[in-house]
Amino acid sequence: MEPIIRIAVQKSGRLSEDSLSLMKECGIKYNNGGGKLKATSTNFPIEFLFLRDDDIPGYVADGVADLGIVGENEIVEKNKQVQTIRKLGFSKCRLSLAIPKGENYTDLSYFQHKNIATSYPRILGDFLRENNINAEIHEISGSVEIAPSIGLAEGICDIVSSGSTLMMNGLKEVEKIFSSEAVLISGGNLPVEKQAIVDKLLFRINAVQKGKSNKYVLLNAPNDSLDKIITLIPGMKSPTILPLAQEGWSSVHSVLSEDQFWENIEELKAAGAQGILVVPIEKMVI
Ligand SMILES: Nc1ncnc2c1ncn2[C@@H]1O[C@H](COP(=O)(O)OP(=O)(O)OP(=O)(O)O)[C@@H](O)[C@H]1O
Ligand SMILES: O=P(O)(O)OC[C@H]1O[C@H](OP(=O)(O)OP(=O)(O)O)[C@H](O)[C@@H]1O
Ligand SMILES: [Mg+2]
Repeated sequence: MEPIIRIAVQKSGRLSEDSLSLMKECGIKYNNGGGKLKATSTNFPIEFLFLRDDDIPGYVADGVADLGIVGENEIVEKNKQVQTIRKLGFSKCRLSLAIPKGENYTDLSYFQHKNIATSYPRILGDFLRENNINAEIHEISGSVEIAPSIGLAEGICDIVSSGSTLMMNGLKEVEKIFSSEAVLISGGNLPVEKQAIVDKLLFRINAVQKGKSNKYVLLNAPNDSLDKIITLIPGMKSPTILPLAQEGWSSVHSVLSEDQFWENIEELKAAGAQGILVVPIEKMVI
């Protein structure tokens, strides 16, 4: 039987769409009709398991799945033996302490002997212990932001991204205790044939991630400013320079990170660059 790897992804929620988009960008196709909880790729040796995100670290640690895509918050909370093999840059959020907005907050001692509702008792418990705060942790599995308004707890510890859920529930963020993003995890110690498939997948993920963080830049420049422009957009090896139909002008093509582009834009213009186009890159292999 041909070797195949299994990857656990969230069935539906904040991680699902970006996890599956990443697979698609890696050229991996699959059919998932009828809400099936398992799907096999039609063009890559990988099987998808669609699960609750809470269960993903455990499935990977136990070897039921070879890989998983999950938030760092769940890995630390579940305390399973898994390795993070790639940060994926999506589902960025933080775990924060929040209290009713009318309350006067000074420092962490506010939480001394208070009740705090959370779905993350381990991360919160560790944080409170490290800071010598003796508080009561009230574990609930969702809709944590409701807790203070119904008298279940005086504060909460939950995921915050834009802060709008806190605001809508009359709460304010007072301490950030953990930062998280989606990561690719493995249980380690894979047989060589499976590791070879994982390496192939990682190669594709690298190409996708590099493509996303870089841009293809095209501009027109007078020939006497080319030396300066080449130093500003040196590219992977060196820029491509093509003559324009108009005498004394060239088209310069190069690759650079988006940050670098914004930093150098004024200097490029000052050096005489015109008609600057910035184009997304789908994949990039160095
Ligand atoms: N508002 C947000 N913005 C960005 N990332 C988030 C946000 N909320 C959650 N996340 C991240 O996405 C993960 C999944 O969040 P989601 O709300 O879908 O979890 P869930 O309701 O526990 O899902 P499941 O039904 O799979 O258990 C979280 O563990 C966290 O890492
Ligand atoms: O700061 P914000 O941008 O408002 O995001 C934070 C909210 O997002 C998550 O819930 P989600 O909307 O995924 O719903 P859930 O409770 O069903 O997980 C999280 O549990 C917070 O409630
Ligand atoms: Mg969950």
